[in-house]
Parts: sequence; structure tokens; C-alpha cells
Amino acid sequence: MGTEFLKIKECEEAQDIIQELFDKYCKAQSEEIDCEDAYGRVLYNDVYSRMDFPPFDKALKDGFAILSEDSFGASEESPNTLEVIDFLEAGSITDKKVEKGKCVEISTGAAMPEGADAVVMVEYSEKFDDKVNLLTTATPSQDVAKKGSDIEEGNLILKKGDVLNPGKIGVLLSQGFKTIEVFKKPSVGVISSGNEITMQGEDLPFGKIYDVNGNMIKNDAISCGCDARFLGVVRDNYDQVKEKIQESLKEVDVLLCSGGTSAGLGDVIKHVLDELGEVYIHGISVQPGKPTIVGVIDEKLVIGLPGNPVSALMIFNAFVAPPLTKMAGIERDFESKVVNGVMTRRIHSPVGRMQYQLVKVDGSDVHPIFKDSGAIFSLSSADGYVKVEKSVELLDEGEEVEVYLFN
Ligand SMILES: Nc1nc2c(c(=O)[nH]1)N[C@H]1C(S)=C(S)[C@@H](COP(=O)(O)OP(=O)(O)OC[C@H]3O[C@@H](n4cnc5c(N)ncnc54)[C@H](O)[C@@H]3O)O[C@H]1N2
Ligand code: MOO
Repeated sequence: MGTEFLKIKECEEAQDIIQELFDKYCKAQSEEIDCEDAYGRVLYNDVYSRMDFPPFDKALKDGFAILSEDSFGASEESPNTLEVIDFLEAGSITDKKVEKGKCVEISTGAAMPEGADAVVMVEYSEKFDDKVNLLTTATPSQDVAKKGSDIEEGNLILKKGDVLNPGKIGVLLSQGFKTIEVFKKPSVGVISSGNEITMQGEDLPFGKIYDVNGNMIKNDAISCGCDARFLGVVRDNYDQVKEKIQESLKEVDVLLCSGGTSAGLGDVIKHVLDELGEVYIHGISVQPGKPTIVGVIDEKLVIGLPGNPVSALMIFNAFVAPPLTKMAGIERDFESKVVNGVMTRRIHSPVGRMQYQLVKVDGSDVHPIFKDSGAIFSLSSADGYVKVEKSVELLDEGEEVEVYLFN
């Protein structure tokens, strides 16, 4: 294996290639699921109302369903008296008709009896025997929700791409939807590679480190709407990496590996990808994250993120999260969370490579975080990053910058 020349791609070119590979091999798919399980899922189609809601003229208060004109002029001092001809609970119906001088006692949620056009609340009435005194005047439609007043049949009620929150699911349930078509969550597997990588709960001999990337990248993929799983650690061994990749590809649509991407002796991902499939990118003109690999095996995408946790996360966010989120049906503008501020210190940037500089934001102060890309603690203190274009050699103290905030 030995040293290998990395054919570096420019950032935009790499982004385009990755998006094209997603469009070709990782098309968004749908599935029909029970509305019961739809929380947080993304609608695959526009949804139209199947019926009027409410489906009947509905009493909004407990009281008496009347002909409104029968209450005109009524007051505490001079009540109007009506005959009570029936009692209606929610869900029950009557064949009796409300005519002049008559009314039906009614509960909230019950369908209005024929003839009645208003409800007088029980608080404004005095019932005695089979009669009632109305102590107030009601206007037509008072305390009645007319059929279709909330939504009429055939209207657009939810849009493709809507994330189903409790209220939106409530709308579907009110329309009798038992199942709904949603975007299938992209199934993503995450593998960590490296002889030094140790799982939490195990002893940590000198020279080894605990795995960060596996669950960190898994969680980032979940935040992009994926069904992501950490599939374990492999050693820097060609056969082990090959076997693990082949095995994992039987289970997932997209495989994200970290570590073993650069040109060192133990860095085998590229060689495995070369043997089993095709490598489309090996090296992006970006700092950190230069050794990123993108390939395809059996029409499935395999992405090798650099081992350094900061690099892995930055590359995931800048290059993988946008197409993955799109595949999950989620419309998210990754460039929308931008704040403006002023650099508090000068930064030098490698010419010819776009640099993602981690920063901490304090009001309008933008503090660069100077740590190497293996420094995991810089991630927990960073609010976002500043992009330093490849032609820019330094950003001076006091210079105005745009900060891309992390989600
Ligand atoms: N000759 C060259 N050497 C290196 C280059 C280069 O272009 N030419 N690039 C450097 C850069 S930049 C990076 S980034 C690393 C990336 O290399 P790998 O993807 O092969 O990553 P490793 O060597 O396996 O690990 C790098 C670093 O990250 C730690 N690591 C790896 N996996 C994990 C994990 N799952 N959790 C936590 N930390 C992890 C690992 O221990 C190393 O410290 O290559 C440079 N070299
Ligand atoms: O480019 Mo590396 O990814 O600096 O850590």
C-alpha cells in the first residue's frame, strides 16, 4: 500500500459529486406507517381533507339548542320560556325537530337538532319541569360550530415535507387517517476504524483512546432524519475492514466509516473501496478533513470520514448532512443559521484550501479556537465555524466575518 498521491477535489466539486451519487444511488423512498407511530416523521405527499370538519353543526356549550329568535328580548328580569322536548348527549341523535317555542337540552359536542340555530349556555337558564327560562338573548349561530367551519372537504391540510408534530398528527386523526405515507428514514451505518480505538467500559492501555466518532456521527445522522446505527470498531487490517464493510452494506443504505482514510500504512479504506467498488473522491481541498474518501460498492455509498473527531464532524456537516437530510425528505437550509461578528484574533489559513475555523461567539465577538482537529474539547466549546476561502491567507483581528452556527 504505502504512500499514495491524493487527487484532491475542490470543495464545490466534491459537494456536487456527493450530491450526484446520492441522487443516483440513494433516492428518497416512502413507506406507509400507522399514524400512531408518525411522530417526528416527514410527510411524503400533500394531504387533502377527506371530509368537512366538524362533520355536523356542533354545540360548543352545555345548554339549550334553540331557535335564536325565541330568545330575542330575553333577560334576567324578563325571561323567555320554552318547552324542553328532548336531551342530547355528545354522540347521540334525535328525530325531534326544534320549532318555535321549543328547545332541546344539549351537551357540548352533540350534533345540533334540526331547526335549532343557537345554544344558550346552561348558566343563562333556569330549568323547571319540562320547561326552561332563557335569561339572555342569543344571536344566530351563537355557540354553534357550523359543519365544515374548521376545514371543508378537499382542502390542502398538510404539505409534503411537513414534519409531523402532535398538532399535525391530530389533524390527520380528525380526518380518520389510520396510516400515512412518510419519507423512509435513510438507513445509515457507522463504523470506527483504528487499532487504537477502544470502547467505553473496556480498559484503556497506554497508546489507545476511546471511540468518539462512532456514536458522535451516529447522533449527527439521526439529527438529519436517519435511522442510524453504530456498527462497531474494526482494526486497521485489510481483511477485517473488507469483511466489515461487506457485512454492513447488507444492512444499510449508506455506510459512514471514520479513520483509516489518509495515505498512511494502516489506512486501508481506500484500498478496500478500490477492490470492492469505485472511489469517486479521495481528498478534498479543505482544512480540516482533507483525506475524506467517497466511493460506491454495489450501488451503495461508502464515505470515509477522517479519523480526527473535529474533522469527521466538520466533513459530515459540510458534505454529508445536506444530501442525507434531503434523502430523509427534510428541507433544511444549512446556510441559514449565520450570525455576523468581528474576529478577536488573527487566523492564518492554508492557501489553496478552504478552511473551516471553529469559533466561539460572544455577542459580536468571534473568538477562534486554536486547537488541532483531534481536540475533541474544542467541539464542545465551539458555537460554529467561519469559512476562510482558499485564496485567503489570513483573517485579521477586527475583520468582519459570518459565523455558521451548529444546529
Ligand atoms: N501523509 C499524510 N498523513 C496524514 C495526512 C495526509 O494528508 N498525509 N492527513 C492528516 C489528516 S489531516 C488527518 S485528519 C488524518 C486522518 O487520517 P485517518 O482518517 O487515516 O485517521 P486516523 O489516522 O485513523 O486517525 C487520526 C486521528 O484521529 C483519531 N481517531 C480515529 N478514529 C477515532 C475515533 N473513532 N474516535 C476518536 N478518535 C479517533 C486517531 O486516534 C488519530 O489520532 O491523517 C493525517 N495524516
Ligand atoms: O485535515 Mo485533518 O482532517 O486536519 O485533521
